[in-house]
Amino acid sequence: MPLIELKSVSKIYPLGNQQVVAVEDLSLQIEAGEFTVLAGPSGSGKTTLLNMIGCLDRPSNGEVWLDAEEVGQADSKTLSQIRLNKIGFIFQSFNLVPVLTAAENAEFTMMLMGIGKKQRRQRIVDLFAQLGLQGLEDRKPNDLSGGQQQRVAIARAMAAEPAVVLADEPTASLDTQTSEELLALMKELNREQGTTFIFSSHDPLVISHAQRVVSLRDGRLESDR
Ligand SMILES: Nc1ncnc2c1ncn2[C@@H]1O[C@H](COP(=O)(O)OP(=O)(O)OP(=O)(O)O)[C@@H](O)[C@H]1O
Repeated sequence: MPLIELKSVSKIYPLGNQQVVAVEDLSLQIEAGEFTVLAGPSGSGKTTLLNMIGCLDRPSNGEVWLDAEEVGQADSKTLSQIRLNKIGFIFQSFNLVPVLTAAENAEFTMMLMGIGKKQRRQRIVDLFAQLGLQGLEDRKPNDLSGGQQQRVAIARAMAAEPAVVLADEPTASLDTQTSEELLALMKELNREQGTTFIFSSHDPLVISHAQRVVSLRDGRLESDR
């Protein structure tokens, strides 16, 4: 059974007295361990799709299966539990908490999950070493570069060993070299820890790193290779 399966999923947003079809009758399967990019022009439905996979939004029609559970019609409380326990998020604008240190930011999800301090610290030591963040544990986000902030965000997303990490345009705020380094790191984590990654991007650099490219156009699947 795939880790993620969308069955004939549509998402329709009301807009005034009209309706915007953001995703239309889309079916997709993603296996555990994949490194997949959702590509497509602006407005093609990438964010909408990621939000449904990430249990941030529900489909208007169809089914969303995550880890053998149908999550498309789950209530808000159930969805927030699934997000906490199964999904790591990486955002374009990093979204770190400015008053917390790098290590505290990275530990945040594990704290919410009730993982003990000793175990949290060990996980952060390991992840910071792997992400080249040693020595930056006590820095606040404002005292880190964009690339360093995004690496802290990767540590936060991966710390609790989620089933899948979702990243909406993760390199859009970074220069080419930093983006390249970050993608190489994520690929390494994907290889070594088996974490499933799904990105959205229209950046050819990001797309070139993907094992699988799912292209969307007007809310529909255009190609899958
Ligand atoms: N909350 C909303 N209300 C109304 N329409 C929306 C809403 N969110 C998205 N849309 C519309 O749905 C379509 C798909 O948007 P979406 O943000 O998923 O595309 P995208 O591929 O992620 O684009 P971008 O690369 O610009 O982020 C667009 O036409 C958008 O205007």
